[in-house]
Amino acid sequence: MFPRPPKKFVPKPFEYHQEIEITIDSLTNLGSGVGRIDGWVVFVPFSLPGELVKARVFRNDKNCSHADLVEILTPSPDRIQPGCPLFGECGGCQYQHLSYDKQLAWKTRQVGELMKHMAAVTFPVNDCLSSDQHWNYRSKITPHFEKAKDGDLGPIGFLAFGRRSQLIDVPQCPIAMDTINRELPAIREGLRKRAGSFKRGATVLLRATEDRVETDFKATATEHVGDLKFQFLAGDFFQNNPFILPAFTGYVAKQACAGGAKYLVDAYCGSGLFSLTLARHFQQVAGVEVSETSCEWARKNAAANHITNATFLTASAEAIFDSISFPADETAVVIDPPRKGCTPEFIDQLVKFSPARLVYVSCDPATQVRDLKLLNDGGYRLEDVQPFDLFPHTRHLECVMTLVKA
Ligand SMILES: C[S@@+](CC[C@H](N)C(=O)[O-])C[C@H]1O[C@@H](n2cnc3c(N)ncnc32)[C@H](O)[C@@H]1O
Repeated sequence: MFPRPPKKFVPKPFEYHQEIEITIDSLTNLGSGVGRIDGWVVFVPFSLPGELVKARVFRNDKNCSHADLVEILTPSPDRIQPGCPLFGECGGCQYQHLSYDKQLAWKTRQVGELMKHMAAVTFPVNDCLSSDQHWNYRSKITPHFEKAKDGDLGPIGFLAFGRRSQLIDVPQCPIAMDTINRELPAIREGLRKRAGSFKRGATVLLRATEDRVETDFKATATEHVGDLKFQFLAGDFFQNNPFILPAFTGYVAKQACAGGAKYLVDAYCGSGLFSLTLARHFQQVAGVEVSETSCEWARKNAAANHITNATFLTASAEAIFDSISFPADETAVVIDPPRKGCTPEFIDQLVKFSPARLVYVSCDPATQVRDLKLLNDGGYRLEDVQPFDLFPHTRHLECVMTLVKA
């Protein structure tokens, strides 16, 4: 007998809470295991490719079902003990049960599959490059809490796995830097003591800066990349894994310079990470960034690092090429937009300007591949695809695509 299903449950092809045995053959880009029964797709989070598992169905959609993992009948040889006691409950990390080498292999494969399925492009993807440090790498975490109930703040942590609003309590986070974990208990304790003073829930910032932790969104944070020093507002964007940044920026520099371009446009430049780490390879660099504070810091960072060939414009990247006087055939453009990718307007003006090379850096390969299609249509062809593991143990990856004018 199955329990009574929720009202909207569709009872086909499986009953509510029906237990099935299924062989997992792949991982989705959300990090869930996926298998098929008579061709019907079933998603089973926390299962791994190659495993035979028992799973309990809780939803049937139009062309797939979703099930909870009940038992691993045949484990994958790549399954390992997760490094965090909250694995499975916390929505933060999806791959802690998979050996690190295999995490990299799946990330590489996922980029290739996205290109094939979304853009009909078959192109060899270089092996995803690992982070020097796999644990304690994150320089920033932002736990949340809800408004106190009866003087009690409840969990201070991250979204629970599979939930849109429910939080779980996170006393320590093994992917956050040691400095952050050292300060976290006292910061949590301080919040609990002030529980009554919060009119609503909030997000807390813990940003490692040199050897301490900054919690004020408006304070200045510092990060070193190679021989350069970057400062920025603690609450503004900065790449969160400093251990991979020298290799990452070094690769972007190599790709941007490869065609002999003399000029660089850094679109979505933040506080100047690429502009300033690449400036020594170019005659002139122009960065554009919509955040006034980030752009202001990019200017100050150029001055503090004695870089005199970089200018920064506070503007939306959608209008950048009106103000660029570099010769297009000697210009490389680094593009590093937020997760949502570029707008069609940005790509239109980019294609019209017609720079020699594009180095497109993205933290969401799905929107990057969507944009790749438009860039292909605009006359650019892929030259290199290089994923970087900026976020070990999570489903997230950073991908750099180099394109040249065909
Ligand atoms: C992924 S971050 C990259 C920042 C920088 N390249 C780095 O690595 O530190 C994206 C940046 O784009 C900026 N941004 C978002 N929308 C923008 C737009 N329409 N025009 C220009 N910048 C934008 C954000 O403020 C953020 O700093």
